[in-house]
Amino acid sequence: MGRKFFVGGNWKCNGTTEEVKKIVAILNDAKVPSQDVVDVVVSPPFVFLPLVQSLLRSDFHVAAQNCWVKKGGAYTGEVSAEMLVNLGVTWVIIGHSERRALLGESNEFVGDKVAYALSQGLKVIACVGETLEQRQAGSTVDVVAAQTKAIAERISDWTNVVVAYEPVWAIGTGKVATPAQAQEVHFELRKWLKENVSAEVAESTRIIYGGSVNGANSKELAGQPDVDGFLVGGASLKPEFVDIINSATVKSE
Ligand SMILES: O=C(CO)COP(=O)(O)O
Repeated sequence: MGRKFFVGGNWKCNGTTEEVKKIVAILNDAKVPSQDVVDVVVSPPFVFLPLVQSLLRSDFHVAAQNCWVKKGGAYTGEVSAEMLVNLGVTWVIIGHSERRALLGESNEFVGDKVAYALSQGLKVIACVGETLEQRQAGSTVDVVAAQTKAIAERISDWTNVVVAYEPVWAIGTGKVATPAQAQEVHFELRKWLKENVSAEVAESTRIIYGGSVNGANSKELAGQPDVDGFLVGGASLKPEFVDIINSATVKSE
């Protein structure tokens, strides 16, 4: 069985109530392939989760952009996995490079978060990716392997995990990885999963690409055999997100 295409929209720390209503209205009107063909998940900031849940079409799903590493309690400013479950949120993005870089989230901390979120029943979009310096030093594969290893050491069931490969140098820069560059790292990640987890997990786990994906480049990227979808930042707040969702059809052409 093939891997179902996955398109996530990471809204990051953007939006007002009015803007959220506008983008949801666009999504609700969009003509896209059915849920059997593509998983669509949008990730608003925490404060807009209930609003988006109340307005968004039922074939699209909602993700939080982060959650706390363990059971809630005296952790001022944090939101726990249990709270997300209580709200009916099904997905969470964990280990985004902005959190790794700006908030100091280590590989181990990210791995612990992934494990805890899964244990509470959330599905996880786990982000990995190298910086420009790491790429230039030739350590891209080592970096993403170490990030993936810290997750693999802490979980046994990959059914509810999507891995997002997001090269830091491509995020928000307009500098997209070439289809060949994306394919190469996705292939290496899948190989790592095969050698270190299992052939089944390698074959079934979706590895999606993130970093300056837009309506003009998504089809070509989607054409790569190991690219199973996208995690979209800036363009997920625009009508072209619909075109990116529709690049799912490339897989069946
Ligand atoms: O970080 C990203 C998605 O999580 C990618 O952001 P951009 O699409 O804005 O480059």
